[in-house]
Amino acid sequence: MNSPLPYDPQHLSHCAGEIIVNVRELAQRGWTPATSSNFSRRIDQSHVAITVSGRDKGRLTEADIMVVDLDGQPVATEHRPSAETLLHTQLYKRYPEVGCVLHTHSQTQTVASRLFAGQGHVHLEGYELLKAFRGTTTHDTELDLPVYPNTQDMPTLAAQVDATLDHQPMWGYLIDGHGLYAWGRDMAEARRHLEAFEFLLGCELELRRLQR
Ligand SMILES: CSCCC(=O)C(=O)COP(=O)(O)O
Ligand SMILES: [Zn+2]
Repeated sequence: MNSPLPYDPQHLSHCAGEIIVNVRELAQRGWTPATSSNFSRRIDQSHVAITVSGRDKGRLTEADIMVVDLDGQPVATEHRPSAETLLHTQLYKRYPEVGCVLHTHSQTQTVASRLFAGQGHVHLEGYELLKAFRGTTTHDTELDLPVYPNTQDMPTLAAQVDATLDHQPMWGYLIDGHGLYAWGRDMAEARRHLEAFEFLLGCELELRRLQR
């Protein structure tokens, strides 16, 4: 007899469905070009549903979603998880309330990451849309979105993210020449944060263009 799975397969199916539907919409906006981007959803305290590495994120099916533990190790599958799994699991490990992590490669995110890499962050201030971020209740506030240097060494990148999180709460970050990470308590909140960052970065790029 097969040993029972260490997670609820029905809950995995629910999480996978949420990822598939939402990511299809993000892909239609052009935010996941050329198999880029990766997405995850917490199943329970110790398990995460995450996209299989290298799959076309605009055409995901349940077969493209697998399970890892909070160390990023595959659970009951031969598939290879996203190359960036550690950047997802570090957030689930650190914050029990985080339920969803979304990573995209839109042109706006990528151009902004290049433009602001030198200063290490994008300063966002005075926008009504800042209220899209959990805990923010007024436009009269400011937020620094970190920009980290890109590297293929995920532990190095994860350590930089952790160092920032040690002294600053945040809902996302950019990686230079790469893309954006955003997260939240559930899919709806993570997606709201992702869309808010995309919009605000677009505003900052347009302001720079007009001020030239
Ligand atoms: C062709 S995109 C390069 C890798 C990347 O940045 C990405 O987001 C997708 O990697 P994954 O292993 O999750 O498919
Ligand atoms: Zn990526």
